[in-house]
Amino acid sequence: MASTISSATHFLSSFLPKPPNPRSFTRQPPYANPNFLYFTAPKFRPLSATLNSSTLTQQETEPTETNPLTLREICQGHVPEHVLKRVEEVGYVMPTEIQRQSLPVLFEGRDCILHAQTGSGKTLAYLLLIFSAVNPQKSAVQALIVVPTRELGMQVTKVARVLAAKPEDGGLEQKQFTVMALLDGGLLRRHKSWLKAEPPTIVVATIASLCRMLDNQILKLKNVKVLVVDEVDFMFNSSKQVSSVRKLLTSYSSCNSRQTVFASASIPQHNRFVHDCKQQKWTKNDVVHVRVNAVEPMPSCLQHRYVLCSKKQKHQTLLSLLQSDAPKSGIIFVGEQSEKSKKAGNAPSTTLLMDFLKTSYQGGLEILLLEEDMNFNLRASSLSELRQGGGHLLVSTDIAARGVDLPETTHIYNFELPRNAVDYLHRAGRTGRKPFSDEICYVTNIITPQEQFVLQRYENELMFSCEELEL
Ligand SMILES: Nc1ncnc2c1ncn2[C@@H]1O[C@H](COP(=O)(O)OP(=O)(O)OP(=O)(O)O)[C@@H](O)[C@H]1O
Repeated sequence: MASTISSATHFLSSFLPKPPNPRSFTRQPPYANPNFLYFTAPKFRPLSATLNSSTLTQQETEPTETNPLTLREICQGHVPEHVLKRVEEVGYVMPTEIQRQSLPVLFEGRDCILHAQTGSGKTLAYLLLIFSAVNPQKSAVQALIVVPTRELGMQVTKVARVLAAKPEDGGLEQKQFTVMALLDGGLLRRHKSWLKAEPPTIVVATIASLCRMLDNQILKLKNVKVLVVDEVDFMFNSSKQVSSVRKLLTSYSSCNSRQTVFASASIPQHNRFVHDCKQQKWTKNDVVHVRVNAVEPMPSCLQHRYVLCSKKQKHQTLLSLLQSDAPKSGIIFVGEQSEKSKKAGNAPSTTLLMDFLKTSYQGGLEILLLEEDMNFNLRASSLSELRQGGGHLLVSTDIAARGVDLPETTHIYNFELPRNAVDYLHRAGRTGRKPFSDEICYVTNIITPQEQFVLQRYENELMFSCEELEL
């Protein structure tokens, strides 16, 4: 690979976080170390830096004019006709920027890191690659998509099945792509018999359920051609999941026998991550970091605001906001209950907030709850109600912050601030999820004066500005 670094980029790249000197690694490279704090956004960002070097290929450009090629034209010859018909029936005609930039590279068979804003269509990008690479006539698991939560897994499975379904004009004679959801809380017994009888083409899995099937030799990866890890930074930062993810990438299968795709809207210290991908053999050495909108980590259609109040006034402040905003549909985020609060026998913020809204909120939206402590069936019914369309107010912890796609959401309320800037980015990204739409969507933070400096830190790290809202 020609190593050409333009002088301007060379100057700017001196502000980028440097990939660490491999010799400086302790036992574990930083990225794989869940305790390693590395979201330290550089002070300067390259206006548009394209680094081509023998060790790093990074496409980092600002979005250009929408390429006149349609999705069909980009995918022609790669994706089966019946899937292309379904893509158009669903309404996907023009590619989003990440799809436009990544699909040609993905169809070449290159390992890719899809790094683009929330709501930018990364899911469709990797699903189109999968449909181009697997053979439904072959009775074997050929593609694996790993996700961090059951909710995201159900969503990706649904999109895959919609695209794999028979087109409305029929004409699908050959065997169809089959998609299995292997998710926490599922009945693995049923999956076991399915895998034995008629292995699905595509498996969408949470890492714990997947590893159980792999450890028991019920699922084998020898025919897997494409391995996708969605919300990849979250998986590597989760102390519960990182070792299983590393084992999946290096022991259960090898980067040389598959095409590896990572996706996320946030890849902190991305140069270090790309370096670790190669050094740790999570991907091949010629992995391509396809990055769109490097300068704007969040969609420009988001309008960020904050309201100052005391802790005691937060409920009433939220109620006033709901009355004045009259959101079409909204998500109210609260923090997870701390162990200390649980031990003290306190009710979690979600319960207190649900009780308050049920007695005080007079608007027309139905109020739903989503949090880890709920059983899987209750979680699933909350999400399926949300997907019925119409307006809702969802009270949720960060379980709904990663990847969940509810395009009707117009307002996000941080009743309690997220723990860090990455979580802020993903919570905010639950709105503004209609590509090509210019509808303004709102992210409102209800904070005490003592929390103002935290919000300012997030503004600096994510380069956005937050206007004070006087109620
Ligand atoms: N080419 C397209 N044209 C129109 N809409 C699209 C297109 N591709 C995806 N979408 C829609 O955009 C929305 C966001 O897509 P998706 O959930 O894949 O985003 P994402 O990049 O994975 O977001 P996140 O980072 O939050 O997971 C979805 O509602 C999807 O249906």
